[in-house]
Amino acid sequence: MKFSNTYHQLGDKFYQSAMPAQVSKPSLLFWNDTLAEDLCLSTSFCQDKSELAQYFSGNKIIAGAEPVALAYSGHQFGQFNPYMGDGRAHLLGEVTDVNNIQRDIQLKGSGQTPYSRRGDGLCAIGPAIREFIMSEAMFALGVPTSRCLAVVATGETVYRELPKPGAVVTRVAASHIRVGTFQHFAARGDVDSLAALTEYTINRHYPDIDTKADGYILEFIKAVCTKQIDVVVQWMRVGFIHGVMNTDNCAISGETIDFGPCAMLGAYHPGTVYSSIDKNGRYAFANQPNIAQWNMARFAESLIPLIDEDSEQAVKLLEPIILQFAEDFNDAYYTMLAKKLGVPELCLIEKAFIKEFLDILQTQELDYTLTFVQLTESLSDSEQAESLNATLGKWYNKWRDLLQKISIDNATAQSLMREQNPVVIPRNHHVEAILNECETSGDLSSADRFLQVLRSPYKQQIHTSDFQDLPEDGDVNYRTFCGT
Ligand SMILES: Nc1ncnc2c1ncn2[C@@H]1O[C@H](COP(=O)(O)OP(=O)(O)OP(=O)(O)O)[C@@H](O)[C@H]1O
Ligand SMILES: [Mg+2]
Repeated sequence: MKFSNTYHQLGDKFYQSAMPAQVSKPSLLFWNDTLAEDLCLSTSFCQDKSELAQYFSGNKIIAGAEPVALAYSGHQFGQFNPYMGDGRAHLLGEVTDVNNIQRDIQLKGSGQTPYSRRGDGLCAIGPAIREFIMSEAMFALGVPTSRCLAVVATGETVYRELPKPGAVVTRVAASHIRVGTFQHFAARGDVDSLAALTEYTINRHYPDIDTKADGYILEFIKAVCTKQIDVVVQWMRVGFIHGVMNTDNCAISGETIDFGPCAMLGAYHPGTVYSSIDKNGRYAFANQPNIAQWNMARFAESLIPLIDEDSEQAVKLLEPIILQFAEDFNDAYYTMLAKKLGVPELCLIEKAFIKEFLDILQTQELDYTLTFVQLTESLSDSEQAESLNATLGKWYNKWRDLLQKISIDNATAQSLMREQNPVVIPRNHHVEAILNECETSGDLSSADRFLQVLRSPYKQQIHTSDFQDLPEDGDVNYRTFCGT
């Protein structure tokens, strides 16, 4: 592993040096072979499992890595917290991947740092494996996401409500620069650091922006908004509920980051919330676009000192960008739904007709994923068509008529729909059952089978049907926890 560590060059206001904690009995539970290949890790490096366990528990530091905990702030459930930072994570550095892109390698659950406050710096095995499984699933679904290279059990006990086995998860991300990283420097009035961070971030993630041109900060904000729209639209496509869209969990790269309390939508309801602490539904399924826009407003705000000395003038320039977010989101969102319905372009279908479909799903409490799969299959399966005709009523025939009217033949619509509509998602009850099994019996074979299925979510494979069933209780009592 060859580290470059460019973030370190920003200076010590951006991080604090911190060494991962030593652990007693590291053992490698999960290793991501394909990601290891993408990171150009040599076969000899990847071969020795016990050595990998040493490295990816933090017991041994790979040559060239310089562990640091990153500084950031953030709005948590709308309240600004200036004192955050990696309280249980160590960035080892960056490596260059097969596409010549720098990717951060970070240990999470690797012990206390100067930002830990009262936290123990640790991670229990369940949340570590959840992060591995969910991020792999999201990657395979085609959603921009951070990924996991390894999960190592530490042999230590982590004290939560009950004692749990501890683990360290290795996260690989385009970077760990968050909206909260910008807020950190804005809150301290440190304009020089803000400018340095902006330049670094543009070079790393938005190299097409000309930092010599007038108005480049506005271009930067627009580009970050575009990526946010893309990632949240993709979440909505597959029914992902992030659960904790605080500004410190919003990556400037546009990747999904922090899988703590995430969950998947079952029966369609826009207000679906599973996180135990999200009492007001701030991060409910269909509120995600509003929150993404709110987060982008906080991001834009943090850049005011770089836009104009006159902050009122800066706000005037920012307002239209943030307003435009809502409009652009709406178009991208309905375009995505049109495709899920086999219609390649938004101009060929009325938004109201799409909305009508979602309303039917909601009133009839139909499963989001399954209904799209049934629609897809109904184009070549008359029994399925009849059954949907019965459940969806007139809407179903109107949809079939629409496809005809716009001259999209069934095969074309079906192949578009098969690309957009996964046949399997990491359903909450399966994720929980698997995590429970890994934690209690230590048997990882079901998790491996689950991962194998989730890695081809658009294809019906031998074991896919084991994971397609809906939860018996409709997930009504399902709760997730801010995953420590
Ligand atoms: N057990 C812990 N010990 C110390 N700090 C913690 C612990 N759990 C969470 N934190 C810190 O609390 C803040 C909010 O936690 P949150 O759950 O959003 O993040 P996380 O899951 O730890 O990490 P990330 O956002 O990097 O995925 C973060 O600054 C995090 O580092
Ligand atoms: Mg977080």
